[in-house]
Amino acid sequence: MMLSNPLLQRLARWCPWVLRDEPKQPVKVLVTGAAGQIGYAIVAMIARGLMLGPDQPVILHMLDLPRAAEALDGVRMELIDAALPLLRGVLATSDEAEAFQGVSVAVLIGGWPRKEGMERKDLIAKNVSIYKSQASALQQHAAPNCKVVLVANPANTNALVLKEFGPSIPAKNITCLTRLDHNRALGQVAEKLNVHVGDVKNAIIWGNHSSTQFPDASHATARTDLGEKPVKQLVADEKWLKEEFVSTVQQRGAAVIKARKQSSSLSAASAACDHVRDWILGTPKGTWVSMGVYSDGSYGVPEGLFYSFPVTCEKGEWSIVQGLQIDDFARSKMEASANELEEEKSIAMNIL
Ligand SMILES: NC(=O)c1ccc[n+]([C@@H]2O[C@H](COP(=O)([O-])OP(=O)(O)OC[C@H]3O[C@@H](n4cnc5c(N)ncnc54)[C@H](O)[C@@H]3O)[C@@H](O)[C@H]2O)c1
Ligand SMILES: O=C(O)C[C@H](O)C(=O)O
Repeated sequence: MMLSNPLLQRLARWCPWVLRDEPKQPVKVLVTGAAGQIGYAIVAMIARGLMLGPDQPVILHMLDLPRAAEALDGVRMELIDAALPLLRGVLATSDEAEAFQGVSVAVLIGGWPRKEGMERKDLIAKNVSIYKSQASALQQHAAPNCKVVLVANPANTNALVLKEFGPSIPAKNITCLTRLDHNRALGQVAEKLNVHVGDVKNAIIWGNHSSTQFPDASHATARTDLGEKPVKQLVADEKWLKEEFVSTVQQRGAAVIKARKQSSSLSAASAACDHVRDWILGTPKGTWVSMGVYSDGSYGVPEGLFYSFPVTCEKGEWSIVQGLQIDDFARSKMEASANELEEEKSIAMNIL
């Protein structure tokens, strides 16, 4: 830990325990669309340490449109009323420059959600222009190494727009959320095997956060009374793994919309916290997670797409897990999702 105060530095040489006592500096976290459903769920999670850790103070920057300013102010009031010890400041604004100023983490949720019967790519026309404008705000005002997670749909293509229109933002700092799909995959396997979800790991979401994503349990494992075993072996039902499991995870967002009449929010907020926490604090040893990241061509995925891969994270950097066996079934699903992303890219670039 770096001690900023010279007196403390000298004292620490003789009394190392003072190191434990210097409080961490607050981190500025931006949440856009903060007056919306996911925004409302996530700000309290962040301010309770679920994103950056239980000892990391935060200053929340909340952005929403001017027409949501009153609702946003209500969220600000509630955060104050919740008397959250880690929360060192709250800014509620509809000014992009002010919202992005000095932030080290940006959770970009602002945009329109889909309604029943729509695909996420139907939101391209409504949402991509938001990210063209926010790319400049991010470049000009955020902290230089700001880590960004795109939640608003179509998440992968919005991330690509941010990259294209924010050329000085390092590609490694832009990601999109497929952790919700990853968590859904773990949940489905846990239900099937009747084990706790915490005992299942290393599912993979390949591709787009859309119905062409490929949820893949072929490398996943689960802990049982007999030790850790491949999920494939424990499920012992290839048809379920290739059909029902895949389509349930692919269609889970739509199923939630059908049931709630609005899209997922608490699970999305929780997944965004998981995503940033693992990115910054690291993935547990032997565990990978799924993140939408800028493709470097791994597994034959075209370079320059934001594509969901299995990744491990250490010291604030993600790396794509290499060397996994890909069979013909997986290859064709992975290609279909990459093709859809190419198509979304060209629609988005035509609009912009
Ligand atoms: N990637 C995922 O896993 C995932 C999961 C759930 C939802 N989503 C997406 O997240 C987005 C938000 O969902 P929600 O349920 O919170 O929607 P919501 O409609 O409840 O909230 C969205 C908020 O964004 C605000 N907004 C719109 N344009 C903005 C802009 N330019 N700047 C700042 N704020 C802006 C709106 O005023 C609104 O308050 C949607 O696009 C949804 O499809 C993604
Ligand atoms: O499905 C949606 O449109 C919302 C979100 O992307 C989800 O996966 O729940």
